[in-house]
Amino acid sequence: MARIGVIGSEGRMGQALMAAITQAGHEYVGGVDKGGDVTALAAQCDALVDFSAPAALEDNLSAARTAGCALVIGTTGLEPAHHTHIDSAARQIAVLQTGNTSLGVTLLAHLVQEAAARLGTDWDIEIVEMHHRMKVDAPSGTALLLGEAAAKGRGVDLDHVKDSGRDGQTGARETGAIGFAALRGGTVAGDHSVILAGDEERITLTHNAENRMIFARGAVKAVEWLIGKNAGRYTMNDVLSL
Ligand SMILES: NC(=O)C1=CN([C@@H]2O[C@H](COP(=O)(O)OP(=O)(O)OC[C@H]3O[C@@H](n4cnc5c(N)ncnc54)[C@H](OP(=O)(O)O)[C@@H]3O)[C@@H](O)[C@H]2O)C=CC1
Ligand SMILES: O=C(O)C1=N[C@H](C(=O)O)C[C@H](O)C1
Repeated sequence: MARIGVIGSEGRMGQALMAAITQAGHEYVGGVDKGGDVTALAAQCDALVDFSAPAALEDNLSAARTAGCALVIGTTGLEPAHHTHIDSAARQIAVLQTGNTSLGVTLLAHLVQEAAARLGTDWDIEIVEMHHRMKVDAPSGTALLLGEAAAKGRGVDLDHVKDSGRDGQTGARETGAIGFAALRGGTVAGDHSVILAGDEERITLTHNAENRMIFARGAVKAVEWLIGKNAGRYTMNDVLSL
């Protein structure tokens, strides 16, 4: 049984996590939200799980470091500076960061990498996602994760080929671009499709999240895997041995 604390505990994911932690037989130590004392929470935990906001990340890393506890980061909308902070903390503690904790998306990313590696740049790659009306970041962390997987399969840097938010006189599509489109509405928990569009044929790889408990259960699996690991930065691929 692990002692687990949740950052962003009053939020949609925080509530799902509370249920998933207790269902899996672990101790839900407590939670913090904006203005809460994450250092005091970390001191009582084996692991913290962060589904809050990018602005909270530095404090969360610092609290986990001070307490020497493991940290799973599911918060999306992270900028390059956040990743630098994660890399730095991962020299002292075990940190797992991912845009999607579901096992299905983790496997999907693997399939996308494989497809992108085998099909040339005459197959255009487009990533379409839809989320609930309250989501604040775009493209989603998952769309970016899938884009990274496609770019890795092609042996290129996503930053060099990313084409996000087309509007107006865009000109023709660049060969090798990886395109993103984000839809928002209703209560959609998270739909992602990676479309590989060739000449006169198309492959679509899709994941539909029917309920955010899939992310919560995946995050608990990540915690179970992470506790006791050496300091370092890990992903869901490590959890699934992919
Ligand atoms: N990796 C994954 O698998 C998944 C990732 N996510 C990501 O998780 C994050 C949260 O999503 P969701 O639960 O839907 O969002 P919500 O807005 O429902 O919840 C966010 C929670 O975080 C709290 N919060 C905001 N700022 C801080 C802060 N500085 N310190 C501590 N807590 C803070 C909020 O508190 P308050 O209301 O007081 O501001 C709120 O309780 C998003 O980035 C989302 O994209 C979501 C699902 C799956
Ligand atoms: O905000 C959400 O809800 C979700 N966020 C993650 C993302 O940005 O990809 C994961 C999931 O799709 C739900």
